Amino acid sequence: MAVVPASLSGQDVGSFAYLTIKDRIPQILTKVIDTLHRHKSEFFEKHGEEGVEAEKKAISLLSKLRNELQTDKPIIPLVEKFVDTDIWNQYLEYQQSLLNESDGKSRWFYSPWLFVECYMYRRIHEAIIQSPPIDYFDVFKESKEQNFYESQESVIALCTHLQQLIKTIEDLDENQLKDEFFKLLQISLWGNKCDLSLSGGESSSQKTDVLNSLEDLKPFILLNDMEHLWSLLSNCKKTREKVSVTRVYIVLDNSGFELVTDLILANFLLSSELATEVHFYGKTIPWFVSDTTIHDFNWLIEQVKHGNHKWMSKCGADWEEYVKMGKWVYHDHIFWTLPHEYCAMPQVAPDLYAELQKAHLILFKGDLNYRKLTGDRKWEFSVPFHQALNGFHPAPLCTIRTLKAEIQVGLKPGQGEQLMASEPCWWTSGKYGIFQYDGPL
Ligand SMILES: O=P(O)(O)OC[C@H]1O[C@](O)(CO)[C@@H](O)[C@@H]1O
Ligand SMILES: [Mn+2]
Repeated sequence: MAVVPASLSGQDVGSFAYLTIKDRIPQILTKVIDTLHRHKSEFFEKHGEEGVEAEKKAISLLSKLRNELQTDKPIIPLVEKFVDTDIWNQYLEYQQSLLNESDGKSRWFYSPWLFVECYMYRRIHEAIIQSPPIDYFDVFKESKEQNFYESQESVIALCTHLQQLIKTIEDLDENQLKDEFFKLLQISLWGNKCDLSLSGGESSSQKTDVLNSLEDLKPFILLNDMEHLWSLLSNCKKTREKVSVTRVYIVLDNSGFELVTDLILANFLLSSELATEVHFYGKTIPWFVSDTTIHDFNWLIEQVKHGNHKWMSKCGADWEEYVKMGKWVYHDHIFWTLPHEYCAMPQVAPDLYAELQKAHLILFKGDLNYRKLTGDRKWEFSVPFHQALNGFHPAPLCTIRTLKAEIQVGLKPGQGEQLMASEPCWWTSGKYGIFQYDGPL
């Protein structure tokens, strides 16, 4: 196996990983506990005393988790029986086997950041499923919904833009169609600024007019492989008679405003015939605060459909129709909420890898997907993306991500160092974005 660099970890005092484990994660846990408290009367109304007891149990499990984290206790196995419990516990053992110092126990600050951060969200889920009858409760639902409501104006602007565009789409020449494609790709990129995990669960909605900001934001796109996406999909369209279908897969990230931007893009892909099917991959359990589950996906389409605006509701109705007709297909798979880097997918989830191989193009949205694609490792800035993928090449793929973790590959020699000198937070603030492609050119 190729030599890969060490993982990012909370061991590096002062690093973004360290600060996330030390400050942001406990803050998120405190918010989760508070959310449960605030729903106490709702649990009582629904389930009587049993609901209140369940709320107390979940809170005590979560308080214990917060204490383990803050005192850097060993990472303990999961106890309840869920579909992925065994895989998680095997992974815990594997992480322990990598340790050669101390007492051989994985700890929060001494283990790979990707592993412990995923583990934290999995433990939140464990606390909830151990507390029936409130074991259905999504502790992040409220904030995801709030993010959507607060972005209303931008949602209306995007839906109106899309519907006007569709009206004249057949009159557009190649270059005009390409320009429109690029615009919607960029909107989907900047939609990724709105995740709720970076802001510690605080509101991070879209309030400015993103459509009119695209030109101003262009200098912040560090890597721009949009042309490759256009060549690939427009070629598929031209040769369609032979191939008959073009499948674009979108590995989703956040619900709320970001999901709207992804659905607008997916709608455009169908309307422009750049794709004939769009497949979406979401999370099976609440994840990294704002990530999309099937409930969020359905809820959002329903909200858009019932939106108080002509073009917004038209979008929602069309989206519902695409789902019914199978032009849009939503999938979930436990692999997306495991701690593994994506190069492990062929071994850990061969069925999913085989599915991804059917794509003509896979779009990976967001920062966490980038971390998993590159293994969340300390790669040099100029290492080629293909190399950092470490053998993960199911189909042509592109990552669409704003930078929120200390990892970036594929830069020009000296580019990363220069940014580092002028703007130390360049790779964690969400201010910069990338379209990074891997596949045949
Ligand atoms: O929603 P995204 O873009 O995957 O971002 C998730 C965020 O969570 C983090 O892991 C921090 O907690 C960062 O990597 C990133 O800011
Ligand atoms: Mn996310």
